[in-house]
Amino acid sequence: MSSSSADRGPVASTTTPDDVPVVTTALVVAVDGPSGSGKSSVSRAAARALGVAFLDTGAMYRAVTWAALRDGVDLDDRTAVAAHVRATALVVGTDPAAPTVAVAAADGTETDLTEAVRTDEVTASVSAVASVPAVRQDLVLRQRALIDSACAAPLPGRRAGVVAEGRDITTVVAPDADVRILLTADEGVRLARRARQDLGTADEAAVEATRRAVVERDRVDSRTTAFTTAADGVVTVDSTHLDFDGTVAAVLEVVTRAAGGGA
Ligand SMILES: Nc1ncnc2c1ncn2[C@@H]1O[C@H](COP(=O)(O)OP(=O)(O)OP(=O)(O)O)[C@@H](O)[C@H]1O
Ligand SMILES: Nc1ccn([C@H]2C[C@H](O)[C@@H](COP(=O)(O)O)O2)c(=O)n1
Repeated sequence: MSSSSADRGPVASTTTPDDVPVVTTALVVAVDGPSGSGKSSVSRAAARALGVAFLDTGAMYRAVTWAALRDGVDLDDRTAVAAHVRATALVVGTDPAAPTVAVAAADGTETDLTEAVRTDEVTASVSAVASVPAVRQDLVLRQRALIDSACAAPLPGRRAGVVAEGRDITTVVAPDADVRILLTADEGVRLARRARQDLGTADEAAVEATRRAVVERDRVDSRTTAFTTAADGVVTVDSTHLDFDGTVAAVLEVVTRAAGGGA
């Protein structure tokens, strides 16, 4: 793959009074983890703190799923799904202040899906699409291109680099990333966080209603991607007993250590 740390040269860092690492060359941080572990929100906050791009790869799987549902593709027909995904043009915005995902029509018209990809309908179908090997090959290539682009041509006012998160970033998309993190949290904690986010409460009924969206989806997704145990060289950050800010700080600390050559 082209987005290796060797291609981008060494990463140097110093530490600010806020303990936010200052990166002086391109930095790729890969984050994986199960549903509700905080990958998206924590990675996004870390990207903002580092001044680099943010890539939500789950949003890409969700967007191609949205398009397949819109066009009535039979999700049991893996050949049809792969062909449809191949023909779907995605436009991914990697500014951590406002990450976006859209599909573009042949005439260039874009349909913004940033909110639409979060619906229950898409969530219920995305694992079927993400389990198709040809779909994965396709999206992995697009994700690597986005990572390369964030390193080569950073957004105005930003540093070269990206925090990319998903299920196979540390192992498949960017195994040569400068920093590789598995973000975990106990199942009960993840369920409660997701229930609070989706239903506004973490009482027993809300947690139970959330179980399928979190536990069942992970069970299906783990047939195609390995995101529950850290691969060699991947640092585990367990947020079970950390609040949000504490988890972001823990991730930034791993970046500081790795960028200093100690991870
Ligand atoms: N350490 C933490 N303490 C408390 N809340 C947290 C923590 N980390 C994340 N959260 C909250 O948990 C919820 C789920 O986080 P997030 O959506 O980032 O998870 P995710 O791993 O990306 O999930 P999915 O893969 O299902 O999209 C959010 O409301 C987020 O603000
Ligand atoms: N690198 C990735 C990212 C995501 N997926 C799949 C698995 C999830 O069910 C789905 C949506 O991800 P989320 O937005 O919940 O993080 O996409 C994957 O297979 N590989």
